[in-house]
Amino acid sequence: MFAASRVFSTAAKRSFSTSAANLSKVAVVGAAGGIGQPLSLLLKENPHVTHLSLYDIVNTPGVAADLSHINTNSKVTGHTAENNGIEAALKDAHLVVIPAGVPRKPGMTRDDLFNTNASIVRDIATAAAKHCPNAHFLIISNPVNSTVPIFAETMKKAGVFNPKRLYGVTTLDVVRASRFVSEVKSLDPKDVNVTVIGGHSGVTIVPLLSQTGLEFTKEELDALTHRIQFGGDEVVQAKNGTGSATLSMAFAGARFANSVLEATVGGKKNVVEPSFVQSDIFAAEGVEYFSTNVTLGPEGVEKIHAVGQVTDYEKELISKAVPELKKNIAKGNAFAQ
Ligand SMILES: NC(=O)c1ccc[n+]([C@@H]2O[C@H](COP(=O)([O-])OP(=O)(O)OC[C@H]3O[C@@H](n4cnc5c(N)ncnc54)[C@H](O)[C@@H]3O)[C@@H](O)[C@H]2O)c1
Ligand SMILES: O=C(O)C[C@H](O)C(=O)O
Repeated sequence: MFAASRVFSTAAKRSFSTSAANLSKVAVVGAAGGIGQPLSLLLKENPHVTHLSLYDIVNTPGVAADLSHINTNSKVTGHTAENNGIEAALKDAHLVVIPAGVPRKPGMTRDDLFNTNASIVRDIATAAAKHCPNAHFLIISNPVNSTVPIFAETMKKAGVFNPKRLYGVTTLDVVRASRFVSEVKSLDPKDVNVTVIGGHSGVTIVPLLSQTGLEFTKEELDALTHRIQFGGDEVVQAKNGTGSATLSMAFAGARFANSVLEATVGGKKNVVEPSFVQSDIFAAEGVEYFSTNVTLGPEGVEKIHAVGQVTDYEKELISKAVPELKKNIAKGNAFAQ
């Protein structure tokens, strides 16, 4: 009996220390917000996370105390701007998720958030360049088409930009696309994968419905394309001035963070997710960042997938997305200079 329990405890210890070696510190910046709280909850359940580090300019101690009672293996710490809390929050982070900044109200575009969120993202990038330059950075703050270039330019100025580790989070667009198509076709969403390329706002969101292998009428194509491009507005309208998507975004953000963790510390191969990353795909048109599926590996972005075969309908959508993206990216770059 005694011997058996010793064997059990050694085996348990061994398997604990093996997985412990793979675990990592994950920081959430904007952790007390509408996205930050449910996202942090989902990350508290992630077995790859050893230390969940929560940073916000307000209310983080309460959120951290609350989450710290959940009996999963990670430690939780909460940090505010007081005493330069961002340093402790970011130091040695393996992955940093950033949902900091203001959300839309009805009638606003994501670009209308630029004036407030651009400086928030720039300041977070400045701190990140100093305290955790080698981390993987997941940018949720809108307008993503501009905040990713701002983050990149700020890291470049500090001499620490790694394009393989900067990701604009566009996962919500594929999550929505899968759900909306499955509703129209009466399918289980888990069997419906929709490739969405471009950026994360209005016409820059380009669903490639032809690549699903499903047949659509012209009416279905028009309606689905519009719904996928403007799905965010449905939530903004329904929330009626109190914010934008938070719960579905937390779900999407946790999925993307988990994919990066699985590829970078979990040893999983062939992890594919869409992301808005530095990309050559439309570089000839002056578009430096573009979202397509990417394969994630131990160092971050390992391979950027080609757009693949597209229909004339989709070519037309891409032709509208590219100039808008170019403008959004240039605006972000100019701000960071
Ligand atoms: N990428 C996407 O698909 C996607 C989806 C939904 C929302 N968003 C964007 O995410 C952002 C956050 O949305 P939300 O609904 O959580 O907003 P929210 O207002 O509920 O929360 C934002 C949090 O950021 C914090 N914050 C502000 N300045 C900060 C700073 N300098 N450092 C740290 N934290 C700071 C605030 O205190 C707040 O707690 C918005 O810009 C929104 O448009 C993006
Ligand atoms: O619509 C918004 O402003 C938030 C987010 O970008 C979304 O797609 O839901």
